[in-house]
Amino acid sequence: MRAGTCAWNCGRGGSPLRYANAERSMAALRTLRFPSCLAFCRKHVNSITGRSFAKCQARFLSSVTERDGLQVSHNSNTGVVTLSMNKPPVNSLNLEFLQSMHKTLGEIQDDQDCRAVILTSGLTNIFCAGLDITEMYQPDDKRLREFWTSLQDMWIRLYSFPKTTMAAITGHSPAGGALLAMSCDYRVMAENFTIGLNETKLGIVAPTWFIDLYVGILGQRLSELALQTGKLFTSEEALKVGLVDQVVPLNDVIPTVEKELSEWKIPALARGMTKDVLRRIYWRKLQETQDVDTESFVFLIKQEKVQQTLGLYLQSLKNKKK
Ligand SMILES: CCCCC/C=C\C/C=C\CC/C=C/CC(=O)SCCNC(=O)CCNC(=O)[C@H](O)C(C)(C)COP(=O)(O)OP(=O)(O)OC[C@H]1O[C@@H](n2cnc3c(N)ncnc32)[C@H](O)[C@@H]1OP(=O)(O)O
Repeated sequence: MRAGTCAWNCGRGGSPLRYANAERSMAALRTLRFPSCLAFCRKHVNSITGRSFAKCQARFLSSVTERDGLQVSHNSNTGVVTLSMNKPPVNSLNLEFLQSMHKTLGEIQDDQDCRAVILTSGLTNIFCAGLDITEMYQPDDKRLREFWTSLQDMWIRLYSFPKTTMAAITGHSPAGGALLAMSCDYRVMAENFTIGLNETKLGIVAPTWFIDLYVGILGQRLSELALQTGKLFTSEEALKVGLVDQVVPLNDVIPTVEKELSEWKIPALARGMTKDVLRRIYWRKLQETQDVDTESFVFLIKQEKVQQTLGLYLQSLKNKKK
């Protein structure tokens, strides 16, 4: 686009496609979602440079909704949806949050204007603390099953997601948090945090489908070592073993993911089908054995020894503050 021209008011500055998008977005904005922004841009856009126009345009084109611990922000200029986990204190995955993620991912999948998703966190220092341990400690039988089924369903949806998914890992990411990150197509992590499958430290076992992803990324030998010892990798170690694709300073995580996405100019059908060929064996394997998997989970969690260890682990988290 030529510097200083205005696609919003007259359309002369951009291509027909850009103009059509602009018109559509203007129509959305007229529903008064961003009235002050609209007024600002109308007033200034003819006199500003191309660069500040782009910033102005980004303000125009973003829509943000917040629901059930998730913030969904849609940039209709780039077609990128940022899905931000916002469930204090640590984005732990409880039943309701898993259901909310499953539902929201479904809506994003159906959104024709979305081509890619950035999965990130709205909390300081935490990407996701993994499964909510209180769901597994002294559980109610019915809720425990529903909890596990919801995790399975959410994971199948995320892992088989046809659009590009990138994780912006802006904090610690143990166990179920690492699963979320590993299920994305690309991972950018902030410096000085940790990620990995630490289940054995809690006296539990990482499910086969978590392990399958780990082995696919780390290889058999490293997975054996890391899983048995419940190792959490520092960001820098995670980069070395390929668990993440880039490590950058915290403030650069989102811009780095956005840049990477802008460089993935791959025909959507070819990319999506390739991803499907590579991944379907894993999610279908779980889909076909969901009931057995749930029974194994319930069996393990209800062991007295497991309950004791989970109780001690929860207590150790709480004691940290004392
Ligand atoms: C052979 C048969 C095979 C069968 C196999 C079949 C099935 C497999 C069976 C079981 C598998 C189950 C899989 C589980 C995967 C998981 O995800 S388990 C969860 C692992 N997560 C963790 O270990 C993270 C623990 N948390 C932390 O390390 C830290 O909290 C943190 C994330 C690094 C953050 O630290 P920070 O200092 O900022 O915060 P605090 O520690 O003070 O925490 C604040 C607050 O939050 C509570 N909390 C933290 N994590 C969790 C959690 N995961 N769930 C619930 N609650 C959590 C913490 O207790 C504090 O609470 P408060 O004191 O009340 O404020």
